[in-house]
Amino acid sequence: MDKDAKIYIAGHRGLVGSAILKKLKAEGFSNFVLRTHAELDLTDANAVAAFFAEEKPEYVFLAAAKVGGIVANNTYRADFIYANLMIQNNVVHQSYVNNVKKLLFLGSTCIYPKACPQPMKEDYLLTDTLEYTNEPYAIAKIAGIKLCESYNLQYGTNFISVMPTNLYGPNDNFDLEKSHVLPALIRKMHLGRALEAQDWTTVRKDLNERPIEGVDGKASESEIYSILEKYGVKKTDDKVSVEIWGSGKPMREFLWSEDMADACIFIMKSRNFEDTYAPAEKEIRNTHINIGTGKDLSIRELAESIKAMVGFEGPLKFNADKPDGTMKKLTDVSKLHGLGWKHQIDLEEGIKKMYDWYRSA
Ligand SMILES: NC(=O)C1=CN([C@@H]2O[C@H](COP(=O)(O)OP(=O)(O)OC[C@H]3O[C@@H](n4cnc5c(N)ncnc54)[C@H](OP(=O)(O)O)[C@@H]3O)[C@@H](O)[C@H]2O)C=CC1
Ligand SMILES: C[C@H]1O[C@H](OP(=O)(O)OP(=O)(O)OC[C@H]2O[C@@H](n3cnc4c(=O)[nH]c(N)nc43)[C@H](O)[C@@H]2O)[C@@H](O)[C@@H](O)C1=O
Repeated sequence: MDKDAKIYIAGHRGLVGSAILKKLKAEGFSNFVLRTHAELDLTDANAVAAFFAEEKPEYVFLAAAKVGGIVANNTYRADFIYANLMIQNNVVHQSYVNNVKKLLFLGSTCIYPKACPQPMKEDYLLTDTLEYTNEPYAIAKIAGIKLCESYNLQYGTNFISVMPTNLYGPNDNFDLEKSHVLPALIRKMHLGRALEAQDWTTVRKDLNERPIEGVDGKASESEIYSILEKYGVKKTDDKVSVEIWGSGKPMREFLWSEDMADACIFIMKSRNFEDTYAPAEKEIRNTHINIGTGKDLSIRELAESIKAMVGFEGPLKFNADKPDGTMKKLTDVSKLHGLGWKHQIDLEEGIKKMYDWYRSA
């Protein structure tokens, strides 16, 4: 990728897209094509065709998607399958039509079976049934892998699929219904600590930046107590508790979003489809690459670490009415390490960076 290469980052304001843009700029790339969701709806086939025909990007990072945590995936099932299929169909097809030199498609490790052998190798794709809470999203992502692979094999394109583990970092989603676990717990513990200390300045600032169901920092104390209780930060007598969804037993792996961006750029610059394609002795020919750290911990351990980092002192309440999802999904990262990339930021450092970013944003 030359420094003046024309690069389209789809989803450049999201968690991963913003980290890719920041890192490419820092490396001296400057010829970007960028569109917000409002400027270009990637589910609109005609609009995407017109955009590609006009802009003719050389490289495409496909980091735009309908994304959310376990409850969002389970609730908005139709939106997750429809939007993700449409976005990737439009962007991948137009990348082929307009001779894009290389495209990187971002999937997710939820493509693997619910009871997958651990750690999960790329070859375990399509070997068993999926976790139901995110099945529609996972099926869209599997279709994305096979879309890229099929265009490569039939038309000789150079489209690479990467499957990241759970990600977190600057510009994450902190919506307490729709977000992933790590940003949700940072926010809940931050609010819990502020309520413990009766620090209303911090509580009101948080709600002004990210109102919940229209409740912002100008609301009365009783309105604030009631909305926070609904989202799992509850004051009873002199104690504040924070709710953790599920049993706390599921194991999860987390990767800092800027490491994810680094992996994406590394692969875009130095690897081609052939490097990822092992004509298999087996029935399934897998061409995607897992991106992760290869280390996991339980949700209870994660909650305890965040609690210590934030300085929240109240009890954690586990809510069994919320889903656990997959019990374990640890990536096998030997293919990625073999290609020459390894993560830099471990979880403890990442949680600290995340909380620093959250407080300063
Ligand atoms: N976050 C995570 O833990 C994980 C993410 N991934 C994958 O990584 C990729 C990036 O995710 P992440 O950065 O977290 O997601 P974000 O939700 O942070 O960002 C997604 C971006 O896509 C844009 N977008 C969504 N729908 C459309 C649309 N119809 N037209 C145009 N733009 C659209 C969003 O714009 P707007 O906000 O304006 O709608 C946003 O900028 C996705 O493919 C995701 O599936 C995989 C595993 C884990
Ligand atoms: C990235 C990945 O993200 C999703 O899968 P997930 O890993 O299950 O995602 P999650 O981060 O929402 O939850 C992880 C675990 O944590 C528990 N948990 C506790 N307390 C909270 C909580 O407050 N919020 C959330 N969201 N989860 C909580 C929660 O119950 C679950 O056991 C899919 O979208 C999937 O498609 C996908 O790709």
